[in-house]
Amino acid sequence: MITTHARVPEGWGIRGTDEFARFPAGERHVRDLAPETESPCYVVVRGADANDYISAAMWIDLQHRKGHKVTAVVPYLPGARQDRGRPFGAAVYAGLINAMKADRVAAFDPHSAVMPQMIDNLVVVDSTRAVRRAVTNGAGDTTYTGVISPDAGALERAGKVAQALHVPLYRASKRRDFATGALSGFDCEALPPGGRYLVVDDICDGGGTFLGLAEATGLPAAQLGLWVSHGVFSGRADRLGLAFGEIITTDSHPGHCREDVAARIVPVLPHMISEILQ
Ligand SMILES: O=P(O)(O)OC[C@H]1O[C@H](OP(=O)(O)OP(=O)(O)O)[C@H](O)[C@@H]1O
Repeated sequence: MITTHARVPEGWGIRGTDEFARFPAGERHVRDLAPETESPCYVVVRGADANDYISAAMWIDLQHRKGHKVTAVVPYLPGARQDRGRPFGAAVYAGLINAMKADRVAAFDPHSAVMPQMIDNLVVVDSTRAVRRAVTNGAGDTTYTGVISPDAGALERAGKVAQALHVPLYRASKRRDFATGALSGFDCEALPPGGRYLVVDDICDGGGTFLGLAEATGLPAAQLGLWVSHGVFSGRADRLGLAFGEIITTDSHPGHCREDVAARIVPVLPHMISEILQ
């Protein structure tokens, strides 16, 4: 999924996707439909379709030949979860992103610090301010009384959110089957009764992590909310509504469009650009 943007004083001029075309056999090409492009300009690539990165690389090449600088906004870094083991998927996807030759790459809340180290000219925008904006009123108050980190990988991110909301952080950890690596359950710190808790993580894919964690807390949906920066929403994600009274995500990944997941969508682009420009 690709869109292009040129900065305009009042906000965003979105040029649409007509520029991105295919030859009949599927080969990607880019039409030069925007000779008036301003600089700096932006190309936004969402998701993990390698062909989209090829199209974006062609669009960037076109802008470079016109003398413009381009920021590639890649809100969801594909491969970021493959940050260990063999094959080293994070390195492969980082190579794809670097091949676009953008003057700057902007990413939103990457899974870990591993993949960002391999991307050239990267600016990382974290999710703390976006979560805070999504769950507080104008006075900065929230109805959540605590933040839950589902696993060790989410601890730093969830800790920053808890600090920003002025509520305590509660830790959970995943139990995995040693032989298969499959998720077998959760150990969760005791939660004071009667509270409302926001689970904070980077990605919801099939939803197993969050369904398992909700079950481990023993809390009804009315007392649980879920923030995930990237709503990939595959598999059983439609069942999340049974476990969480509120699901909030961003439009960083095409999965956010899934209609059977009743998620509140926070637009990520304006948020990222305002932070990049600060
Ligand atoms: O919706 P799901 O399919 O359950 O996947 C979501 C989980 O997967 C990722 O973590 P991962 O299990 O890769 O753990 P890590 O922090 O150990 O890398 C992510 O940070 C979520 O916690």
